[in-house]
Amino acid sequence: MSLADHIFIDMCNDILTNGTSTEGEKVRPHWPDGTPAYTIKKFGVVNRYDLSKEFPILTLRKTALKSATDEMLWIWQRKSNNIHDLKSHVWDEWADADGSIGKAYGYQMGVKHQYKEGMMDQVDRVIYDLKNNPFSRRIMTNIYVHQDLHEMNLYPCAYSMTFNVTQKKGEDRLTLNAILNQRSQDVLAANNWNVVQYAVLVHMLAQVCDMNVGELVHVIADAHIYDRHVDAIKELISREPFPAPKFWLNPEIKDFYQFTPDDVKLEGYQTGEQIRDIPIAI
Ligand SMILES: Nc1nc(=O)c2c([nH]1)NC[C@@H]1CN(c3ccc(C(=O)N[C@@H](CCC(=O)O)C(=O)O)cc3)CN21
Ligand SMILES: O=c1ccn([C@H]2C[C@H](O)[C@@H](COP(=O)(O)O)O2)c(=O)[nH]1
Repeated sequence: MSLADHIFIDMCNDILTNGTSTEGEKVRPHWPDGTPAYTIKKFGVVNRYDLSKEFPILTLRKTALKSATDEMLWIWQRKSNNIHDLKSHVWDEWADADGSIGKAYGYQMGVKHQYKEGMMDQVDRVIYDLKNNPFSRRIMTNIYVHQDLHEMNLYPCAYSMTFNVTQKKGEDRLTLNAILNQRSQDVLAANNWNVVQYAVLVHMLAQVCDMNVGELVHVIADAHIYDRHVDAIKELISREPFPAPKFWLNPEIKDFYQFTPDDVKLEGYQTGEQIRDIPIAI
């Protein structure tokens, strides 16, 4: 079984067994019919994925690698906040009449800041430091910008990446690790979607900075299973997982801004049946 399946099954069992229910609490999200969307939640879940061993994609059901990569590139590379620049429709409910999700995600990544070396946005700052100052402990992004929260249609969930480079004994190349900080996680709809996105990002940054991939540590403050997802989760984690597929990233690309979703592929991706029409809490 793949390591990602193992971690996912353990996390779901932990939430279902040891989590607390939000039923009766004053909750913001609701189902499209207006009913409050309650959850079973666990505070402070930490999952570690060793990207040098396996690509952390679920085999229990298919995760849409190309759509997930496209959304990550929408934020980190195209730095857009408009759904017209995104191939999937996962953000449609949060966009205004012009397609904007407000000053969230890609908008924040595109904001230039003054540094000693000049004006840069957060993505270029990360790439600059990984290339020029890889052992710095200050390589991180943060898109949870309080002054702009009132202009975001949904507050950022996966809001910060901290990059950390290690020099392993006997290896010429440096190793790139990262921590993804997430304040809120819809386990069925988006846990593996988010893990895959940031695993792809670490692979891409490592390649353009001539490094090996190391660990991705996913820190989740509120890991929850929505009430209408509980049965689907129970069925999903009772399935028999498959071995992890092999991840391929186009080795020709050496500039982060040249990657497209066609530059990522999986070999031997065997999965369980897809769960169709997962309801999404709004
Ligand atoms: N309640 C909630 N859960 C979320 O996961 C979520 C939000 N809201 N709000 C904004 C974004 C949108 N995200 C989403 C929404 C839907 C899917 C989803 O339905 N994924 C499909 C595949 C979609 C495709 O193939 O393009 C899936 O089967 O997982 C994924 C991420 C994550 N976010
Ligand atoms: O990348 C994402 C974006 C959103 N989510 C989920 C997490 C929550 O279920 C909702 C957001 O609701 P809040 O009340 O703002 O926490 O969206 C996700 O898992 N991953």
